[in-house]
Order: sequence, then C-alpha cells, then structure tokens
Amino acid sequence: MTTSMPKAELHCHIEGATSPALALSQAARYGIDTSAFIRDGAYAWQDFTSFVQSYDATANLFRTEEDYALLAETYLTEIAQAGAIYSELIVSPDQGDAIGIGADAYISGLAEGAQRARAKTGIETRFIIVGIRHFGPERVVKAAEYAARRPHPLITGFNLAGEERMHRVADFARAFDIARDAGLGITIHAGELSGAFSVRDALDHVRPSRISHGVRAIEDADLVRRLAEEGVVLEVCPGSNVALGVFPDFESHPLRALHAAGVRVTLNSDDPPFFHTSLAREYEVASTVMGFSDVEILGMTRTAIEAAFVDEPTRQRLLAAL
Ligand SMILES: Nc1ncnc2[nH]cnc12
Ligand SMILES: [Zn+2]
Repeated sequence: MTTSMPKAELHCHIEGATSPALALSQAARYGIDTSAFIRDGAYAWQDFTSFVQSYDATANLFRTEEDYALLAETYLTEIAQAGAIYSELIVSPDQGDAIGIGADAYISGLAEGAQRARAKTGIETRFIIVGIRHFGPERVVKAAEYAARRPHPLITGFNLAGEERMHRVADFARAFDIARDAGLGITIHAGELSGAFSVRDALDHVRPSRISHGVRAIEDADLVRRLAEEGVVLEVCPGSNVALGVFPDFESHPLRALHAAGVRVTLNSDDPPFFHTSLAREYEVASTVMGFSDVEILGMTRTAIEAAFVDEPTRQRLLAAL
C-alpha cells in the first residue's frame, strides 16, 4: 500500500489539476456553459488536440488572482493530504495575459494559494514557467524572458509544453539559453507524442537536467543508455501516457524497463483529472500494476527531491523527511 508513503512530483500543469467539481463551481460563478468540455462530471476529450481545447476552456474559468489562489490551495492541500511533501507546478504566464490580469497577478494568486496550502499542511511548492510550443518560438522566448526576470522567488525553472508535433526543439534553443543564463532549472516536454528523436533533440539543443515524459526514448536503446549515463531525470506520467494512447496499458508502459536500464525516473500526475488519475493513483499503479517494491518507489521519490529545482537547504530538509 502506497497510501501512507511520502510523495513528490515534478510535473503537474496547474490548470490541468482543476477537479471537475471546482471547474463547475467556477463556471457557475461566471455563468459559463461547460457542456462542450465537461460531461457527466468528467472532462470530455478524444485526442491530444481536443484535450488541449478542454484544458484551455477549463483554464479560462479562472479569472482573478483569488481564483488562482483557490486553485493552487485546493490542489496542493488535496495532494498533501495524500502524502505529498513537494510539488512543482507548471504555470503559464501566457494564461495570465489571456485572462487579462497579466502574468504577475496570475503568479501572485498562485503563490498565495501555495502559501495557504503550506501553512495548513507543510507542503513545499515551486513554479516552473512554461512556454507553449504551438504558440511558436517568439512567444516562447517572451515566456523565457519573463521567467529570466525572476519575478517571484517560487519560480525556479523553465519548461516547454504543448503540441510536440509542431516545430523542432532547435527552434526553441534561444528561449532555453535565456532561461539557463538566468539560473533557472531546465526541463522540456519531449518523447511523449513524438518519438525518441525528440528526446535526442532535447538533449542536444537544450541540455536539460530533466525531461518531461521522455518515455519514448525506449524506442532507441542507445538513447536509453545515454539517459542513464548522463543521469537525466525523466518526469514519467504513466496515467497520462495511457489515457492519451501513447501506450495501450500500464503493463506495456516502459517505466519498468527504463528503471531497470538505470535511467533516473520519477512519478508524476501531469493533468490528473483530465487523465483519470492523481499523484496517489500513480504511486498505487506503480506498486500494484507495475510491481515496484516500496523501496523502489521510495527511491523514485528520492530521485524527484534530488532533481527538484530548489535551494540546497530545502532539498536537504525534504530528503530528511523521506
Ligand atoms: N501532457 C501534456 N503534454 C503537452 N502539453 C501539455 N499541456 C498540458 N498537458 C500537457
Ligand atoms: Zn505535461
């Protein structure tokens, strides 16, 4: 049983962590019709493109700083009650602009929510600024420039998400240079919807310490060896991968093979209610379906803390809590 285990995650998109219940209460507040993206109390989507549409429609239910505080507080409190001691939330300054409050107010609302959750439960949180790939390289540079100004102390990393099949990683190298030069931790979505080549491109052009997903590296044995040798940490999201059809089921998911090959892997929830999962469920599936021992699962949590984009005193305090 993983219920009482300490947990940590490096990869959760904050808007994607909205429970359908919270989405419905926000929709009622603003008089928004959700029938296009919530049906029978669950998010409706069929493929990655319609998932992104449902995700964006959900994100647009949060309009004010206080809405964002409520979202972060609700999610972080829930996972803390399930044993999480650390969470890195992927946050998008573009979303602050999209709703008209601006990136600073968006971040400050999220930070207020993180602070409330920390006061109640002790959970530690950091924010990873994300550039949206399908918005194109120039918009991603803008997101990197925003992150590089270090507008809030909880912002410690930079990521690239969105439609992986658009553009090549090299098109985003400048954005990552800007973020890296500002001292931010570097991670990038690759090897989820696109194959092993995208993981190789990420290593060559972006030099990340972590990769968001990266699981399709399994298609290339040399690449798996390289990941293991270079100690690159994979933020693995098995529930998300199965829900999106990247792998047909948990039995054929490569987490076990990557772990056995010596790749440093961690467990993550991605967009939990969209993918019918939660951080707690990822831990439980790793144990009961994938057959990882408690010691192996604790090892993945340790890897997450070792790879977290936090200051050293915080890392040592979190490691001591394991
Ligand atoms: N799983 C995912 N892959 C790429 N971009 C995303 N944005 C939100 N969730 C995502
Ligand atoms: Zn993701």
